[in-house]
Amino acid sequence: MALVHSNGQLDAQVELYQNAFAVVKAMALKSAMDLRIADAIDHHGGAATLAQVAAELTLHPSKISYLRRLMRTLAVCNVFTIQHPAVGATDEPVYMLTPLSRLLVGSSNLVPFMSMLLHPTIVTPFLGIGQWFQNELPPDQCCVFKQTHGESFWELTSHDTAFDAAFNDAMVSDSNFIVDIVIKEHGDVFQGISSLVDVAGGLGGAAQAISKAFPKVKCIALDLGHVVAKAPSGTLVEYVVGDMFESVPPANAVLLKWVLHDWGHDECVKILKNCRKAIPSRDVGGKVIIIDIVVGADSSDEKKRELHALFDVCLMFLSNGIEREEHEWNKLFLEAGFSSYKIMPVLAHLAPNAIGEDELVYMLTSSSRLLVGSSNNLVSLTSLALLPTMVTSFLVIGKWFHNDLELDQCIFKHTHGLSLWELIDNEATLDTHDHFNYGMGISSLIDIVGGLGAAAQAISKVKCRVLDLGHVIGKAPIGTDMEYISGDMFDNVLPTNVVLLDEWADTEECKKAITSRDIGEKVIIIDMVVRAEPSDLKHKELQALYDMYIMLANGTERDEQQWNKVIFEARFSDYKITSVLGFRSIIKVYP
Ligand SMILES: C[S@@+](CC[C@H](N)C(=O)[O-])C[C@H]1O[C@@H](n2cnc3c(N)ncnc32)[C@H](O)[C@@H]1O
Repeated sequence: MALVHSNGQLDAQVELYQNAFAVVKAMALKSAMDLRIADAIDHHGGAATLAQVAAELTLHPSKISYLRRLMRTLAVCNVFTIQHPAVGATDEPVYMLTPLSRLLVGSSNLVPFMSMLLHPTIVTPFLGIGQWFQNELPPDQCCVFKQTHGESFWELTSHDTAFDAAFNDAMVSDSNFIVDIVIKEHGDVFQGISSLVDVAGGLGGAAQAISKAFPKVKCIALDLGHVVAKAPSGTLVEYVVGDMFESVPPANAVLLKWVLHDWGHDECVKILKNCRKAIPSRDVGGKVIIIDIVVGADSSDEKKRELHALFDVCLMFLSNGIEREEHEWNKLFLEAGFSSYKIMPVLAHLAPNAIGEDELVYMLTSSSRLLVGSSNNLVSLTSLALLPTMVTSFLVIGKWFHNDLELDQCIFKHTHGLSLWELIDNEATLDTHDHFNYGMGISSLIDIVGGLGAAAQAISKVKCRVLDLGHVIGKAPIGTDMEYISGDMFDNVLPTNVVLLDEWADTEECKKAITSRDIGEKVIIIDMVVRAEPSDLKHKELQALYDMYIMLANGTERDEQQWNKVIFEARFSDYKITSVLGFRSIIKVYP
């Protein structure tokens, strides 16, 4: 019974970590785009060895082993696939493009759009969400983006030329991709139109694609002055400076692609009213074409459901925008004076969902249950993965790969000028310090509920000493049976029967602390043993993501071969691995 309970908890913990490490997944993708790994593989005909990728990327040779680890993470996340050589063959593994990474190569690739989603200006506001929720919403309904940057998204794009260029290019890449599909699958929507105005059309990516496919349609792109000033010349599209809240130039049809989701209800009604004034009646072909998300559409597709929710929350934090369900769209259209509408399932299928918010009941899942309770909850440990100090390090990985490792050591030091341990030791960074130490302490939950109840009881009867650096021991709780010793594991580990090594630790000095297997002396390591092909995909993903995370501080997750090397080099005689802790294992090491 106890085992069933703990297995459930360990599975829930894997799921919890997977959610926290979604940020690592996103940052691995960002690194692949910054380094242009997909292009490097594409140049080799869609399949390349690590050496070929590295040569193509002109990485510093000291970073090659890190590239291998990044590639493993990307393969687990389905960005690339790895083709391993046949057993016994001496060939190198080959990395290949997947349907996903094929979208990152070629002339109309999605790199500008994906890079915008992971741009530091977009990512950093997410780190302040908790604080934003606690404060009163200011009268100007300032969103998290404005709280972080001191100005709204559109205010920032109006003067930050580099960010504005990145944003406009991102929108063009999305338009090239999706409007092409709209034209192929629903081209009839543009039939019979003689003129079209792409309202808030940016650099006119959509208008250009439409005018190419339908040369008889006169296409106009309307946007703010600073955007139109950068519009390309020599196209069939006419660019017009204007404000959609004031007026929209007359045309047969109006296109609103990914515009209305940026605005609240009243603003959308205003924009739609101006669009309505710009078009003729329905009898002569007047219409507004909206390309946007309908939340709840195809709710049986879990991936789309998740993506709709993520887009909505992203807009909420970035621009006070909203992704709408069909009934919300309906309300907008009626208030703006339109007579009817039709939804075409290009990006999502229609599935009306009219449940009011107050009827929904939110419940804990097995993984969120690990975040509640006064003791032994995993909040600190999970927060550790998402600490701003960690996330900001990920934002510079692309650049780090090109430098000499000797010069800036690990990614963390490259970003913060201090190693993780030096930063934790720094009194000024209490947040990191507390999360780290409290989070590490709480990992003992696993020992207690992990089917090892008897062992945990035994531990409480055993004389236990804790060795750590002075600044950590300085914060140790008082009134426990534990003896806390300040020391450096690289200098000396005190003689004892059993040494318990949790994550982040090393084995060197431990051998000296214990001497004889006959009297039960051993080192117990609680850590990850990376398995080449774990049967469970979730474990496989988590192992790779954890390895990438720990790479920030120059750590590494080891497979059994690497553990074997460390253990025998420290002159232990034997070891035994027991995989009982979800994604982690117990390794008993004997003198
Ligand atoms: C999310 S982008 C969409 C661009 C384009 N429709 C697309 O999908 O590629 C929103 C656009 O709205 C424009 N915009 C913001 N406020 C505007 C206004 N008051 N009048 C006209 N355009 C505006 C921005 O400059 C930006 O180009």
